[in-house]
Amino acid sequence: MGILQVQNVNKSFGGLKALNNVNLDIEEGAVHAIIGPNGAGKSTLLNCFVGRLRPDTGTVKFQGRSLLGLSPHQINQAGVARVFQTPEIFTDLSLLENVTIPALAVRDGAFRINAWSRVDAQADARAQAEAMLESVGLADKRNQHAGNLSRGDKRRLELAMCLVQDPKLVLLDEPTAGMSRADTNATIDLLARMTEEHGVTKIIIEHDMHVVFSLARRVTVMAQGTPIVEGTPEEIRGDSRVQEAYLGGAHV
Ligand SMILES: Nc1ncnc2c1ncn2[C@@H]1O[C@H](COP(=O)(O)OP(=O)(O)OP(=O)(O)O)[C@@H](O)[C@H]1O
Repeated sequence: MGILQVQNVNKSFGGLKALNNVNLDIEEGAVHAIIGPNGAGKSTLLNCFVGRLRPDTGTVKFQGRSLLGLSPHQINQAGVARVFQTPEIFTDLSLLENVTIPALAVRDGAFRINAWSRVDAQADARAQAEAMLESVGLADKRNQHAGNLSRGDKRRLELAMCLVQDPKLVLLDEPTAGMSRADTNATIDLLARMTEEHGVTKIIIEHDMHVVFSLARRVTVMAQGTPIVEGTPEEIRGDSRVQEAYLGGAHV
């Protein structure tokens, strides 16, 4: 049984069927990419995993427990963390403060800014945050304001904020969107290292095939709200249905 099981999920927006009978089983420890042309339903599916959207029908189970009806916070608390397309960081705070807050909040049972009042009293959360900043290569910038970071570094910071919560499943929504090639490659290296060191299950939504083929061991291709092919990167690379889905778009 996979760590995340999606069965017969449907979601419509008015007359538009954004998800059409989606079935998916994510193996524990996997790095699983979900790819597909624009509008295929990838973000909608991810939003159903984190409680931002509720499927019209079907089930989403994490470690055998239904996520439907849980709030985004409860899902986060259960061990599912999401790294957003646009980093969600506290721009006025230092990097160390940014990572200390989720380290504290995950134990307090709430991701709340008022956790901040206890920061000084929580030396171990700070130590955890220091170690995580070291791990993502930002230790030397720990006292800088997060708002001044480059895009690539903001991403690293958000990853650190995510991983310090010790999640069991990380959802990465286009982790390299808008990055330079150098930053993209640095992020690939970082994610690959995170997989080795933390072994946490990852689902990556990504348009950049270089990123997909560098990281994912398993790929699901979606088109028009439905997974059309699933396999190893090598298997999907040569699949004619995938080429067809991308007709006029990216080449796989
Ligand atoms: N809140 C919404 N209201 C109405 N339609 C929506 C909403 N969210 C998504 N859609 C539509 O649902 C379909 C699937 O969108 P979704 O964003 O999930 O695709 P995607 O595969 O993530 O695309 P992209 O790669 O461009 O981000 C699209 O046709 C989109 O316009």
